[in-house]
Amino acid sequence: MEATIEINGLRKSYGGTVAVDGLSFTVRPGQVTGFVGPNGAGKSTTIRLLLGLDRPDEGTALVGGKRYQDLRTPLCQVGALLDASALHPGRSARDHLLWQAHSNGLPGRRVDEVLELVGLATVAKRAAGGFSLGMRQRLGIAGALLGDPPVLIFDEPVNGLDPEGVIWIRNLLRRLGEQGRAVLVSSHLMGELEGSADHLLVIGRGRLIADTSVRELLAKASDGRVTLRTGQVREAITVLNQEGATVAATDHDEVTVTGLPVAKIVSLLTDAGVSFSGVAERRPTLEEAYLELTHGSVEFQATPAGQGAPSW
Ligand SMILES: Nc1ncnc2c1ncn2[C@@H]1O[C@H](COP(=O)(O)OP(=O)(O)OP(=O)(O)O)[C@@H](O)[C@H]1O
Repeated sequence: MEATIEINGLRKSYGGTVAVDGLSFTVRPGQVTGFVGPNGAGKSTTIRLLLGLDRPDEGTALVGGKRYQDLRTPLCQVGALLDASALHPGRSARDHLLWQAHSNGLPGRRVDEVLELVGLATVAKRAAGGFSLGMRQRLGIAGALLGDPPVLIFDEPVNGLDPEGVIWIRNLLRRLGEQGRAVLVSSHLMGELEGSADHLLVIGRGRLIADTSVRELLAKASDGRVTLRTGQVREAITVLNQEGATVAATDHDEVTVTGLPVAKIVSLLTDAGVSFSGVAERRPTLEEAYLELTHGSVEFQATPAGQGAPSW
């Protein structure tokens, strides 16, 4: 099966609320695609429509060229983590997965494989109701991986996890992308996707705001800016200004320089006898890069009534 997700002209309203407003995008195989937007932007609705849990008013949401409802063995074609708490509390982790495996015609040994894969093998016989949030997330992910599907969808997988859990998920997502799968991962926090997403789809108020590779976004935002650490801020500004650079003080011993490459800055300061302890091309965080991209965008700044400000 083709490992893609294709959303075309998707629209869904609930009463007077437009949750998804004419959304179109493609999620490609071999990479992790972040699906980002503030609370209420329409991410979960899009995912529910994709998984056939709700019907679109207009448009299509296809996995591998088919509607979810038309997939013959859905678990083997698309795995999803939606709500990690949706499990029978008295049932063991292994039984929880066995039930899913059997209902999809998958062998019991696959359950042991995925339990091993997510690091739950040693607690497989414990009741899932006593699991921490992190363990429940792992169990949910094990369920998504059961059918070894080429397409994976994770809705807010990092929500509420401790730093160790966040790193674990980040590495797992990267590995799944490297294996050639199409991985769609939603988050309302841009920073959560740092280090895992290769591509970004940004939505606000049910509409697509940006569809960009992370590399392009970071390269654009970096813009050749250089961070310079020096105990002689004033002298450094004078020297660099004379060469046409724009210099802005960002701390008592730090400035950001635009318009000159690192090597030129080093030679100018050295010639002028200005001491410095560090000079490096500035690497923006994903969050900074995104804020730059959307700066001044009315669509981004406007938040749905009662939703508060976007969380990044
Ligand atoms: N079943 C529903 N009934 C009524 N309104 C709904 C329903 N599902 C979603 N909505 C509304 O649609 C909009 C989009 O919600 P959705 O949950 O898709 O956003 P989200 O981007 O996933 O947000 P979050 O980050 O908070 O999960 C919101 O205004 C929400 O209140």
